[in-house]
Amino acid sequence: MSFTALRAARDARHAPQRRVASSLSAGADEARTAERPDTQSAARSAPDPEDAALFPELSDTPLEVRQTANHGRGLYARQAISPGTTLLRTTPLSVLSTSHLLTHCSFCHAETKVSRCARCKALHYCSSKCQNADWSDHKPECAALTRLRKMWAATYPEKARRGENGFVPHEAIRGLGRLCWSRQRGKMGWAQVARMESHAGQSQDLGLGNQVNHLRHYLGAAEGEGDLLHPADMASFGFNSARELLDLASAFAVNSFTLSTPDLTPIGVSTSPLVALCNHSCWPNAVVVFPSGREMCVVAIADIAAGDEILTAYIDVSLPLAERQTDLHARYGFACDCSLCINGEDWPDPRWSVLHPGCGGIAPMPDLSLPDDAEVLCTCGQTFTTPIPSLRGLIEAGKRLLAADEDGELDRDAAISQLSTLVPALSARLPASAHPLLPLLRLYALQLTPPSREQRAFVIGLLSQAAAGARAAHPPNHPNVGVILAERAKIMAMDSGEERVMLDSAGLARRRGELVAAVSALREAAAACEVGFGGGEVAMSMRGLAAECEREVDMMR
Ligand SMILES: C[S@@+](CC[C@H](N)C(=O)[O-])C[C@H]1O[C@@H](n2cnc3c(N)ncnc32)[C@H](O)[C@@H]1O
Repeated sequence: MSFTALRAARDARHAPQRRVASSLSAGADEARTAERPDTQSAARSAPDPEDAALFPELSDTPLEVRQTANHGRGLYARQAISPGTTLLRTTPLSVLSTSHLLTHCSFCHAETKVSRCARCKALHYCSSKCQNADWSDHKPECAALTRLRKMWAATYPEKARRGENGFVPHEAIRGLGRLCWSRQRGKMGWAQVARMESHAGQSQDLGLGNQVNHLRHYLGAAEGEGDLLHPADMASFGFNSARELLDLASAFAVNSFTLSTPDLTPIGVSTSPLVALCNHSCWPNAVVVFPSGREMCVVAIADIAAGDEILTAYIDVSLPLAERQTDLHARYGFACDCSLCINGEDWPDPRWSVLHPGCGGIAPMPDLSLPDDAEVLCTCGQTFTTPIPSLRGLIEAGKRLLAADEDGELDRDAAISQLSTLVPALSARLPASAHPLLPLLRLYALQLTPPSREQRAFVIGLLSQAAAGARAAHPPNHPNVGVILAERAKIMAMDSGEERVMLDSAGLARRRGELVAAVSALREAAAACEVGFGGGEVAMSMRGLAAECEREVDMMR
């Protein structure tokens, strides 16, 4: 799980120890040394019959649950598995983030023309078929949202008239609400949910306490209450105390995933007790993706031997060590000891290193808190000077821009103007794989998309640089690389807007050359996505576009 972007959950601060949620049970990169992703196969124990009974769906897969040496339960391969194999498929409980509720169908998650639910005016659907399919899950939620909307509209009549949705609770609260209502209806396999790991009680966590109060308010609204859900009513959900809700909120944060589109755009949050059995590595052998919409899949991205543990990444693995550790500790309460993390920061980690302009090699990032320039040692054996204060300023400015983008606060024109100086300046100092240059390259390209004829080559160049950087910062076959290759290939295939009949023979030859290059880029992207996603929509659309471009080339003969 990249497990990204649950702001409320990310804000939650957990202590480093773990415990199992007993109270819920009431109810190659070139520079890298490791050759294969982490496996931890030596640590496994025998399969647990109780867990096997809890997850009967595993019997149709090459996987089984075992206790790990020190990471709780984990999923293990029962046979050898090759990259691109889909190990698990499941339809999880998913909710869209509030900013995507107006643009995406709340059932199939497609970004398309949608109509709002006439009652709550919060959720939108692309068809009555999707709305009907979602109704049993939406019904209690609809009652809660309708009540919250009316209360909100009484205070903010102007905003309500403008159709704003400020009354809609955060996606984590809506996800928890759906879990509770589904338990109330006896629909959910609660035994699986009850076994999900919780970290509640390990620290004075105000974030979790606030979440529980929001949840009680939300559940209460569906019952027609204007205030917190009364303790007596909590029993109808199977909860005997607010503490049990706290455990559930923690378990949801620890065991949820970023819901993403088939091209990895984050759009919400999902939870699946089955997929959540996977433990974490920053150098994973599998990924969690949504290749075709609602279905969540775990896909192998490496050769996995029988007996190996299936490890996915809970965070963005292209982040430098310190940021990965901070994210993992804040959200999941553990210090990662995977092969990438134990390498430390001394080796020239492509995610956090400086570029040697002399030879194109890299050196470990110097301490950016130093007041003056520093000498660093390149992989080529030479030392060179890095201008610390100016590099620090550039990196900080880049991170601020990325944070503004994540918060949806980016002004496109201002961003393009800033990126036009920041990206070249950082490119002169950092390899494309380094943070924050890698995400900035992509951000810059996306801000310029669709590019004008004049910008086309420049944007293709940015994405080529980003693809090379992403390859160095991710394990082989990672879908992030496939998605960047797909973005680049689509621009290469884009119609130049020129009328073919108007082109002279040199123009025709140039257009033909562009299309031939596009076909090979589309094929490369399709192959990368077929492995990284185990198939899916992006791979299919790349194949389709490649066929179209080939037909156009044929017509130009
Ligand atoms: C989604 S659960 C994974 C399944 C969990 N092991 C179980 O028994 O249910 C996430 C939790 O597992 C533990 N965990 C996962 N990967 C780990 C790792 N690499 N190192 C230490 N703990 C890990 C942490 O406690 C984390 O909060």
